[in-house]
Amino acid sequence: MSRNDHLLTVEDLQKSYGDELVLDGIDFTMDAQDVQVLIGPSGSGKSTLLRCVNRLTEFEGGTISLDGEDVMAMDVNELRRQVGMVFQDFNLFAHLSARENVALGPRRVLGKSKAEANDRALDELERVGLADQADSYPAELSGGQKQRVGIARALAMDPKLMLFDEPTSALDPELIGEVLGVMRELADEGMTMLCVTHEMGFARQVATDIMFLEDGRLVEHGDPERLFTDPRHERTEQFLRRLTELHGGGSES
Ligand SMILES: Nc1ncnc2c1ncn2[C@@H]1O[C@H](COP(=O)(O)OP(=O)(O)OP(=O)(O)O)[C@@H](O)[C@H]1O
Repeated sequence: MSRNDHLLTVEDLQKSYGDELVLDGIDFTMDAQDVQVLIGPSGSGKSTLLRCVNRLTEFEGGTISLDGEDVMAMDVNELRRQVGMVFQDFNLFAHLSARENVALGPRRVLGKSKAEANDRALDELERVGLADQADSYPAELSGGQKQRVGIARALAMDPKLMLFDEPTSALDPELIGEVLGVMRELADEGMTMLCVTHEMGFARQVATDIMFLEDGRLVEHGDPERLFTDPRHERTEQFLRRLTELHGGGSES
């Protein structure tokens, strides 16, 4: 298969911070509608890998292509329009309402009129079940609601690919399910998603593929059932066992 057949192609990706090599020869592809879950110990390079895809972090070796186009050759704003990102700590503007937060991208980046951007924001807030909170400010929302606004904001740009960087790690346990529920709906709708998460129930039920990263290397990847029941590497098995003990291995919502 040529790289043009895949929505995302990562080839021999290398990234260092100073002398420290944090991504070492990462290769993988994603097709449209794939839900790829990235797991690995703290410091293994998961966030860095995500951030290379939309060039929040620059990398020095290898190539990343989106829909056959080298991301280094793309206008960075266009790249970030096509690749939505959801952050652990929401990154909402505190002085803007939920609707204004979501409308900002359509208005500023897509050049929509105020009314069009507003309508778009309301549609996306409805999609994440928050139409009734459109005029609330972040301080008036729960963590789960804030994260759903973060998801609506990314969706409002009509992305080809969504990156989720530990989207539930900052949430109280009782709020995690509502965010995972929205992510699951997006997956059901066919959204292509690359997710860093420790939620193994979500990974097991929703992922099409799980990648295990350790020390900047892709140790193994496979479909969830195979990886959970028959990991090829002892390190993967140990990691999954520990994670399942900590976060549970069953249903998350
Ligand atoms: N801006 C930075 N400057 C220098 N080193 C960094 C920077 N960001 C990350 N690192 C280092 O790169 C390595 C990979 O970090 P990264 O955050 O990608 O790992 P991670 O797997 O996402 O970890 P966690 O699960 O704790 O978020 C770590 O050793 C980290 O200390």
